[in-house]
Amino acid sequence: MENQQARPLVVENISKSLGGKKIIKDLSFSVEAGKIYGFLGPNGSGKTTTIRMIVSLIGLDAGDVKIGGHSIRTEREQALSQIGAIVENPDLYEYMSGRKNLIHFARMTNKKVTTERIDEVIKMVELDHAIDKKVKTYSLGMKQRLGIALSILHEPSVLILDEPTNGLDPKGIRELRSYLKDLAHNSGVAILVSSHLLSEIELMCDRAIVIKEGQVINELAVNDKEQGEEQEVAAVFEVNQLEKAEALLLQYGTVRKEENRIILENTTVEQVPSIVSALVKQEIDIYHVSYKKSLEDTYHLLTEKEVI
Ligand SMILES: Nc1ncnc2c1ncn2[C@@H]1O[C@H](COP(=O)(O)OP(=O)(O)OP(=O)(O)O)[C@@H](O)[C@H]1O
Repeated sequence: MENQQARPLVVENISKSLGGKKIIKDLSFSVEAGKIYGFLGPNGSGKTTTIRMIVSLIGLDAGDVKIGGHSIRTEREQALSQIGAIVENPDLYEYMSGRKNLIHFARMTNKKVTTERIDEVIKMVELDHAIDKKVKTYSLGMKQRLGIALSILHEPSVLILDEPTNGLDPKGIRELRSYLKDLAHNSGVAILVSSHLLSEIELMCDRAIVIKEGQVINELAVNDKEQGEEQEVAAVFEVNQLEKAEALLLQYGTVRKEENRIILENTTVEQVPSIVSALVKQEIDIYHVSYKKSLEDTYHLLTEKEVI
């Protein structure tokens, strides 16, 4: 069994009150190396507040955050040296070139950043062609990429991005997605990306942590096939004999009835053919079977309850 305490980012029972209201409530999760985690929740659920706590922009009322095993409370400097983040818009100097921005930030980090490393990150975010131009001439997507280059200069083991696709066009979003995947899957960086958009998380992430009102309500695999986990889905059956079908489906897991449909939660696509033949054996007519990804289902259940 993997020791979760050894993961590059471990958030342990953190809480925070702001303006007299408890915003984050005993929240815990951890992020594995080499994977992109989506931090998904409706507007106001506490994503930004959590991220601000992780990167030490605001203090913790309770709990701790460990980065590379170092506590943000008691070993702040070591902890922060292993983290890269874009929380608000990156502070770029518009009248300097991209390269000068990188050199400037390289001087400010505690780690020694070589000229080779600067060239390496420029290549990684594909800004070679524009790196000697002034930042004020950059598109938003290019600025975002420069922001990422700045945040990974010191080779952090954890990268945190708060709503990184805000304001990017579809091409910019696609590019960002591919840099982040490369960074996680080929360089082993643990990445946490917050978003209130389900579709974005599905396209970009290996796993998703879903939060609501300052608490984690679910964590699940999105595209994480490596661990041999089969993709979880909810299967939606449209049948003629609802009660009879419900009784049968209950043998396979949690069941929800919705008008003329029965939804079997947390099953896998692989399991459905045998369920269909069991239904047919009971002489139940099946009009339609469809799937919902568990993440979509979880998220819709959550947002249907009017927390957005
Ligand atoms: N300084 C503050 N004082 C009081 N309340 C605050 C403060 N900052 C945030 N909040 C409240 O905390 C809650 C969580 O806000 P937060 O920005 O963390 O949510 P979020 O999930 O990031 O949402 P969004 O997607 O809208 O950014 C909201 O209800 C917000 O109004």
